[in-house]
Amino acid sequence: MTAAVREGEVVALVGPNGAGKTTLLRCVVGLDEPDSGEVLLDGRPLDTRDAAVRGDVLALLDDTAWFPDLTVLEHLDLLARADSVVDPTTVARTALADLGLTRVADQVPGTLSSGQRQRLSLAVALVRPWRLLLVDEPEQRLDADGRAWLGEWLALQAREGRSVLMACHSDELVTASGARVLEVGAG
Ligand SMILES: Nc1ncnc2c1ncn2[C@@H]1O[C@H](COP(=O)(O)OP(=O)(O)OP(=O)(O)O)[C@@H](O)[C@H]1O
Repeated sequence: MTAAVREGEVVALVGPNGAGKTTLLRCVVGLDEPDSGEVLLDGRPLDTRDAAVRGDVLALLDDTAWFPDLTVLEHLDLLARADSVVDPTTVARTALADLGLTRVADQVPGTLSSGQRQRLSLAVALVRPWRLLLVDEPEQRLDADGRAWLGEWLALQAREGRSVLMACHSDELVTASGARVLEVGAG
């Protein structure tokens, strides 16, 4: 099987539990080793040891690990600074506002609800530059407002020419984001 994610599209990996969606995403960024095949970015093997590749590809796959004593705002500010984003604090505050997290900006992640922690994970994609986003079931633990925001935001990323590859169990999100569906079989 050959699959491509083109510029300006959201691709949804869809299939039953255990079909291999997460494994496929992990193989793309080298967290797992495929038995066969290769992953190319712009025609070259994707290797996250290359700083340019790390600047292009953002993977939100595992539950993000947070520093226990840095606040929500400090985390996003730190990540923006690490990527030399101009005016990192404003970018971080804007991301928090977009994700409805302003109220908890000065809390540490351990005190957030699980849905708020999921929103914080997604906020990382608003403060770091990327061309290809890999994300595993981004809809999980989000409430209806969060899911609506996510669909619109993903569609906007595609319109702006960025690419997203996500595992997804939500037909609603597939439709809202305008994702192209790639079926991953259970066999
Ligand atoms: N480290 C591992 N060792 C052995 N088996 C594994 C390992 N990681 C994944 N698997 C198996 O590979 C299969 C694919 O798992 P994967 O998590 O990729 O599925 P998925 O499509 O993302 O499922 P879900 O919809 O439940 O998230 C499963 O049967 C899983 O148990």
